[in-house]
Amino acid sequence: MTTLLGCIADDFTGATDLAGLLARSGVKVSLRIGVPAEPPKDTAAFEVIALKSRTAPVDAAVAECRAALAWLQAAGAKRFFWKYCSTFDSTAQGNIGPVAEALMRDIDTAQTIYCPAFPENGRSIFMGNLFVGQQPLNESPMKDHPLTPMRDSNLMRLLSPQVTQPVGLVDRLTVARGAGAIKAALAQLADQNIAHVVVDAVADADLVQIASACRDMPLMTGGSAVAMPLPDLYVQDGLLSREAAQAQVHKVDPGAVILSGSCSAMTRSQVAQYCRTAPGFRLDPLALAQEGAGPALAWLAAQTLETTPILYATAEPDEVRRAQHALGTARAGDIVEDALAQIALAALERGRRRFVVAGGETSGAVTKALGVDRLDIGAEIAPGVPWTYCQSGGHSIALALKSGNFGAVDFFAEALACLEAT
Ligand SMILES: Nc1ncnc2c1ncn2[C@@H]1O[C@H](COP(=O)(O)OP(=O)(O)O)[C@@H](O)[C@H]1O
Ligand SMILES: O=C(O)[C@@H](O)C(=O)COP(=O)(O)O
Repeated sequence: MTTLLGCIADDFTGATDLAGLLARSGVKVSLRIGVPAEPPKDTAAFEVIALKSRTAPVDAAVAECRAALAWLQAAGAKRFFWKYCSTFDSTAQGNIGPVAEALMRDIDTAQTIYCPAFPENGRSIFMGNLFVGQQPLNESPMKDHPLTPMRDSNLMRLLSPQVTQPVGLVDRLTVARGAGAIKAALAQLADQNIAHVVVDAVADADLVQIASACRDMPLMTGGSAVAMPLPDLYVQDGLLSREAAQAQVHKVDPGAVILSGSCSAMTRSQVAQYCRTAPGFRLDPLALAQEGAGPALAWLAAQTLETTPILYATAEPDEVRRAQHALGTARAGDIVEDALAQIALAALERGRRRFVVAGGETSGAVTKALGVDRLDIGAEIAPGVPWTYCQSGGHSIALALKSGNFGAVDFFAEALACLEAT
C-alpha cells in the first residue's frame, strides 16, 4: 500500500525501537536495512529505513538520508520522521541538525520539531533540558559514551551549532495546555522564522498531544516515543484502517549467541549479570588489534549449541579510554565492530540462528555482516527492543538489537525466554 509515514533512523537499534513502537498499535511496519537498491514495491503504511549514519561524516550522513528520503517519497510518503537517539547522541557538527535541514529543504518545509523524550525509558525534556531518569543528560552515564559523549543537557544549545537557522522551544507549560496550544505556539514561532523547535515532554500523555498537534507536519524529528501515537491518529483521521495489521509469526531454529559492543552503563550491568551463569568471552581491543578475532572464534567453536555464550567488548569507561588512547577512538570502535561482525558470521555458519546484539553501532556492523536487508517486527522484549525476523545466508534468523541503555538487568535471559515463548 501507499506509505503514509516514511521514517529514517540513524542507527539500527533506533530503527527497531521505532518500528516496534509503531507496531504496538497493530499496524504493519516494514523495516529495511539501508536504502533499498530497487524502487519501492510491496510497501507498508509505515516504512522505516535503518541507516548507520549517527557517527558518519556529516556529508555522508546527509547524502544517505536524502537518498532514503527519495526512496520513501517514491513509495508515496508525504509525511516523514527523522529518528535519532533518545539521548540526542551527536557531535557539535551533527548529524541530527544537518540531516534535518537537508530533509526540510528536499521536502520544502520551513519548520520541524525535535522531541527525543521517551518517558518509558526515563528520557524526559523540561525547559529544553534532557534528563535520563533523574539526572541531566550531561551527568548521566552518556557523558562517557565511547563515540558521542554528551557533555551538555540543553537541547537548544546542542542543536544550535548543528543548524543554520534559529532554534526555539515549546515548553512544558504550553504542552500541558494540549494540542491546540502546541499548534498555536509553533505557528507563532514560524512567524518569527524559527525553523527548529525543541518540544518539552515528560510523560506519554504529552507525546500524544505533541503527535496530535504535529501529525500533518511534513517532517517530525525525535526519539521513537513521539511517533508512537501516529498510527492511532491516522486511523482516527481515516487515513488507515486496522485491517492493515498483520501478526508476524516466524519459526526460528534454536542455537543462540549474545554479542555486545555497547559500553553503556545498563549494558555493563546486563553483561555482568549474564556472565554469572553463562560462558563469556571478553574481547580486548588491544589484543584484537594484534591478533585479530582468531582466539574468540576458536572459543566460540568450542561452545556447544545448547549453551548461549556471550562475547563482549563491553568495558568500564577508563578501560575504553585506555583502548582509545592507544588505538584512536574510531579505530578502537571499528576493530571491535569488525570482530563482532566476524563472530556473528561464524556463529551463523556453526548453526546459531538467534542473535541478541547490544549496541547501536555494533548492531549496524553485525546486521550488515549477516547481509540482512529487511526485518519483520516480532514481540517486544523490553520497551523499545523487539525481536525481529529476517533471512541470512538462506536461513531464517531472529535478531534482537538492543540499544545500549535499554532493558532491565536480566535483559539477555529475558530476550532468550521471550523467543521460546512465542
Ligand atoms: N572496550 C572498548 N574500547 C573501545 N571502544 C569500544 C570498546 N567496546 C566497544 N567499543 C566501541 O564503542 C562503540 C559503542 O557504540 P554502540 O555499539 O552504539 O553502543 P551503545 O548502544 O551503547 O551506544 C562501538 O563502536 C564499539 O565498537
Ligand atoms: O532512542 C533511543 O534511545 C534508541 O532507539 C537508540 O537510538 C539507541 O542508540 P544506541 O544506544 O546507540 O543503541
